[in-house]
Amino acid sequence: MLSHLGMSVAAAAAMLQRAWTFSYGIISGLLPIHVLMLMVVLVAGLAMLWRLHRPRDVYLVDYGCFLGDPCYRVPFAMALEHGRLMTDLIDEESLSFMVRLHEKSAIGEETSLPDSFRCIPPDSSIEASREEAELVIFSAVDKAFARSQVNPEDIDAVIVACSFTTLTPVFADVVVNRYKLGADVQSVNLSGMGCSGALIAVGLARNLLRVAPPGRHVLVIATEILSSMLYTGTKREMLVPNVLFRMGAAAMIMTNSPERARFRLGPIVRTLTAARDRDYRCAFQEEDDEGITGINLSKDLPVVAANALKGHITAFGPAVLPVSELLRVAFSIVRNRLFSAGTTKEYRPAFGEVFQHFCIHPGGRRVLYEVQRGLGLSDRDMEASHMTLHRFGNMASSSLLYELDYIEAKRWMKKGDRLCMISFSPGIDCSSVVWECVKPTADTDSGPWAGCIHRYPVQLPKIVERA
Ligand SMILES: CC(C)(COP(=O)(O)OP(=O)(O)OC[C@H]1O[C@@H](n2cnc3c(N)ncnc32)[C@H](O)[C@@H]1OP(=O)(O)O)[C@@H](O)C(=O)NCCC(=O)NCCSC(=O)CC(=O)O
Repeated sequence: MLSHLGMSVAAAAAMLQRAWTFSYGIISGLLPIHVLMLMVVLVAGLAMLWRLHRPRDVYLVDYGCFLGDPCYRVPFAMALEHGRLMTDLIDEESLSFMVRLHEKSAIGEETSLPDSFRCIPPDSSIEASREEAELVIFSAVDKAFARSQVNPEDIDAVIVACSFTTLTPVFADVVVNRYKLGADVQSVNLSGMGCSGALIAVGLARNLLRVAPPGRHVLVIATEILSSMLYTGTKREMLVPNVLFRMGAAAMIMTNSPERARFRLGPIVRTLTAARDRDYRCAFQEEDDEGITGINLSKDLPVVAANALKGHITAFGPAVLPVSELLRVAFSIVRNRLFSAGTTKEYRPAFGEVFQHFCIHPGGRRVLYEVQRGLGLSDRDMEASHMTLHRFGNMASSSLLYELDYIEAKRWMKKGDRLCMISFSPGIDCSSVVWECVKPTADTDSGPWAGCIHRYPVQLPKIVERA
């Protein structure tokens, strides 16, 4: 038995030695030029494999925003008169509370509301919601197609983010029907995702495009349909959305081919603090004591959102900050914990130096105020957010694209600039998306700011620190 094994080992060793002598003979016979050619072929093959298997870059070709005709405007005096005519629906105390809120909100005189709000009583029917959705969505999508020069037949997937109103067929299918998209189009409707809906949809589009063959397009639409959202009860926290939310929609065309693209998509980071009860309940859809449905926006939402943002930054920072800045943060944390028992202020990363532009969700003035403090941003960094809130109101997740258009209408966006979008929604969900400008726009005449950018920025009263 042992002798058999010994023979097998000896035979294998002999074969290996012969194979080695043979390959050594070939290798040693190669000229340097052959070795070089072999290496070139090897490297080219590896590069091709890497290109085939790496996730594709994703781009924004262009975007479009709904702009309400003057007939949709709600100047303050008109809203007040309208409220007074509905005494059986809105009592005097609630009305005067909303007037006080409006005065503090820094929302201007040109924001838009749907026609259904002009009826007495307001029309909250399905038909009214569908009419509003078709008005704002089709207008935004038409503009996105016109600006991007992409045709409806080029669209491979449609994603619609609309939080509080969902109809059947869903809005994504309404878009497929309107633009007669092919039967193989993928349609997705995101509801209940709040004001982060647009950025969550961008993340979903990225995931689809990364693995799709080149030249694919995803149409992303963000809106909030208000017709059925008017709260007619008396609970203060639930009256706040009546004052802040306005009509709007934005559409983006994303692709995985760089031709014609205007922005390259960078890191996307999403964090959710719904496990904390205070965060989970601070924006809550519910019925009041009389059974009237609305969204309860807790008074401490701005502070809760700012705290959630702190945690978010811990996840977002490493994805976007340079190593030098990360080292500074790490050093400050260690110094604080080890040497000063948490008494000194931790170093706040200089986000204003990493990004040239910011679009922060304009949830309300106080939300913006807390975010500015938390991130240490300048007034100029916050300008697009404040001015969007003033000119258009809180249009849920579509607001971010109005802010981008503000930056572009001001001609601030330059090739290579980095833009950071941050939004919040009930949960609390914090989402951040980074874009790098590939090609600044040549067209500043077709966006929502075209007719009024010369009047902005406007002066806003300072926000008073709460006790
Ligand atoms: C509403 C505001 C513009 C008001 O401005 P100020 O805070 O400067 O004014 P202020 O403190 O004097 O408040 C004015 C009056 O309103 C009352 N008040 C303020 N906020 C309240 C609230 N949430 N619930 C009940 N009352 C409230 C104050 O007590 C005061 O009452 P009195 O006059 O009796 O003393 C601001 O507070 C704000 O921006 N809040 C954040 C709004 C918010 O939650 N946005 C997120 C939307 S949800 C979103 O965007 C994301 C999503 O849906 O996904």
